[in-house]
Amino acid sequence: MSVAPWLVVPAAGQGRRMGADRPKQYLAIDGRPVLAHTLARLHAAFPAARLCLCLDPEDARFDPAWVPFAEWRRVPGGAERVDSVASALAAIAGEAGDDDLVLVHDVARPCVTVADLVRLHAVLADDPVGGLLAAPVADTMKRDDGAGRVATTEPRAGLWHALTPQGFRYGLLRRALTAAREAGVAVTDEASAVEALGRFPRLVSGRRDNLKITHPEDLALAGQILAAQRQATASGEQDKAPSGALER
Ligand SMILES: Nc1ccn([C@@H]2O[C@H](COP(=O)(O)OP(=O)(O)OP(=O)(O)O)[C@@H](O)[C@H]2O)c(=O)n1
Ligand SMILES: C[C@](O)(CO)[C@H](O)COP(=O)(O)O
Repeated sequence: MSVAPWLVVPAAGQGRRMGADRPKQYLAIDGRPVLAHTLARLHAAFPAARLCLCLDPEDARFDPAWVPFAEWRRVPGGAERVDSVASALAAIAGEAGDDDLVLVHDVARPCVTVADLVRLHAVLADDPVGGLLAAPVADTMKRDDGAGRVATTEPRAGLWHALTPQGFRYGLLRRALTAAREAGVAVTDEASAVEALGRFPRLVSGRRDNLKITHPEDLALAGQILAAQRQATASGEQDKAPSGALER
């Protein structure tokens, strides 16, 4: 029987690129905030997980009724995503064992499927380093010259989009984030902090519709993805494996 993981959900961002009147985790899809959709997906996959929800200490919009987990805590988010995740790890020090698996998932990714969550957890259960959901890059990649023209076309073979969840053993992840923060290195995900320690996270192929809501057009897109996933579930197709792994 597999052990339920710790879940860390960074939800303390301000959504500046979205430019809405509130942080994007409080924008509604089908009448429910993004935050509630994301937590519902995580709960469906890991009903017994212990959740750390990172929120801006001044956040007055949050409603605990949106949290479906029996065991959860609110932790203060920090200035950057990495600071919010570090705050969650500090909050469970003494409770989490060094070898406990911690899955970190952006609140802004409500479309992650239960099948991808469960598969990631199963793959990481006996992985000594940890890893992340990721999707192979499907477009031709251009590098700009800084003046609006193409400088080069970059080879895309071997390039992946880093998604979440990203899952690592508590002790390793805490050491990695502490080292990155002390060195003043800007890390945008957990994997890059672990990579900086000389370890190689496992890439676990995930569905490309695990969209991070970032820009204004993403909200409607996420709504359409959720609707399509509901329809697929109703017709028994929801658990299709990601198609991207064979595309490169
Ligand atoms: N100080 C921060 C910054 C981000 N996040 C979280 O990290 C995830 C990914 O970050 P991003 O998409 O960049 O969200 P925002 O920081 O809200 O967006 P923006 O960068 O456009 O302001 C989001 O779930 C966000 O809430 C966080 O917990 N604490
Ligand atoms: C963690 C992440 O979602 C992986 O793609 C991403 O790095 C966070 O996004 P940000 O825009 O850099 O905060």
